Amino acid sequence: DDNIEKTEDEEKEDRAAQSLLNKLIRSNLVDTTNQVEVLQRDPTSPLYSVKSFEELRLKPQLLQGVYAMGFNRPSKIQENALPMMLAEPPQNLIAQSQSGTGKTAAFVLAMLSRVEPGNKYPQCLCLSPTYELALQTGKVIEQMGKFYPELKLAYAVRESGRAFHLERGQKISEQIVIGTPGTVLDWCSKLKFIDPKKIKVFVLDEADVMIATQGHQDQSIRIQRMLPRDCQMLLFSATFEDSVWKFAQKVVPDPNIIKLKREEETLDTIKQYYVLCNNRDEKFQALCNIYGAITIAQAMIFCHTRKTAGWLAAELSKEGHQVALLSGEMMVEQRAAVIERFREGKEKVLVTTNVCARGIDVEQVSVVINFDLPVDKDGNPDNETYLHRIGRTGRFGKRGLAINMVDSKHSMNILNRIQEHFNKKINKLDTDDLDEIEKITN
Ligand SMILES: Nc1ncnc2c1ncn2[C@@H]1O[C@H](COP(=O)(O)OP(=O)(O)OP(=O)(O)O)[C@@H](O)[C@H]1O
Repeated sequence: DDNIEKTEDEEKEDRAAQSLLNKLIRSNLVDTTNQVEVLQRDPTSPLYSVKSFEELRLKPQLLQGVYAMGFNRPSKIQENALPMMLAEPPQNLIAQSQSGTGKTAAFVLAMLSRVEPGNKYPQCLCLSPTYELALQTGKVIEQMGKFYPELKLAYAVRESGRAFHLERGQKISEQIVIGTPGTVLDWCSKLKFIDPKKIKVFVLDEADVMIATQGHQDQSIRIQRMLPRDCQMLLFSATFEDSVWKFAQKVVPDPNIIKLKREEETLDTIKQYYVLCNNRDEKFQALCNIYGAITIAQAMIFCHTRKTAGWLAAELSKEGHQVALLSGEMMVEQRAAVIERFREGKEKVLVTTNVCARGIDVEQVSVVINFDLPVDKDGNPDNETYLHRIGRTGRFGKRGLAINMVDSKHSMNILNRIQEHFNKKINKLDTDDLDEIEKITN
């Protein structure tokens, strides 16, 4: 299917899938150089930050759990967020920082420090946008809470089947419940498996992904209204557009606010070229010429459609390349596995469509090839995607090479607009001239 137009629902699914993909791929913290911004509910109260987990005076079995996960010190956002989340009396928090900065670990720690495992009823409630995301968070709770033998976790998700074993009104005994808004709402109201008045910590994770789904916003608010006044409310989001902010303020009263800006990407350390071709076959030939002239450790090649990506991957394989293909019809777990193999260097070329690779960071890739230029659904240049694909965080300073394939007046026009947007010249490359290709790596 060459149709890249997506329905709104697919877009939303995409967001949850992207988020899950990031979690599956990520094995450690994202480094950031930016400063955390803190806005305290009470600006006169002292601002605490911690440089070690000991300073937090956690219960011994929780500290043990933290160290068992291999954490040595709090991440940047955790330095500020943890003292706030653990303060007495409990304070509410809205926190925003990009994926991989330690948000999940932070709120799991907050839940575990407040839960009383001896009390056999739900005390912490965590909302996630999808079943798969809920499971990922559940895993973190299980790991960090592994030294609490009595602690049990319940998944309030349609798929769990848990509900079938219970009569309406019968209460569950698990101390932590994690689930999707619709099911959690049923458990709190219609089915009454949970007494919402006994909840001490309420977490709303991935708020930006959450509100993209119709109904989740209202359901979350309805759940929040059932909670006691002194319940601690915590909301997390990777991005902070207006809609997220409005929602956050509705569900989290009197919040402290913590923000950590994304690491900026820059084109300054990238050499950009374009190659003029007449059609797809010429683009492929140009690509072969480039491979023939220079040694490319690992490259990512972006195509507009699944069909082109599939075709290109097959052609490259015929030429003897080890190719990985990332495609939209693959399950998230499969995609994660493909990316993982590529990161380990098992394949040298990764061919992918725009949609699949959005938000993926593969740092070691030195060459990015836009087999098709990135355009949005109206056919205009997608500058943001262009930057994200080939841009580097200035700090890593690794030099990169980007090659754009242009095959019509129209795509030349797109390229010109991208140049203008970034005010950076993209040089022409003649791929029939081997000497010239070699020069680009100097
Ligand atoms: N203090 C820490 N020290 C070392 N590793 C940590 C620390 N906190 C979290 N991590 C690890 O870093 C990775 C990212 O953390 P976490 O999942 O909490 O981030 P996140 O901001 O919630 O991102 P995402 O939304 O993608 O899950 C995880 O592998 C986690 O185990």
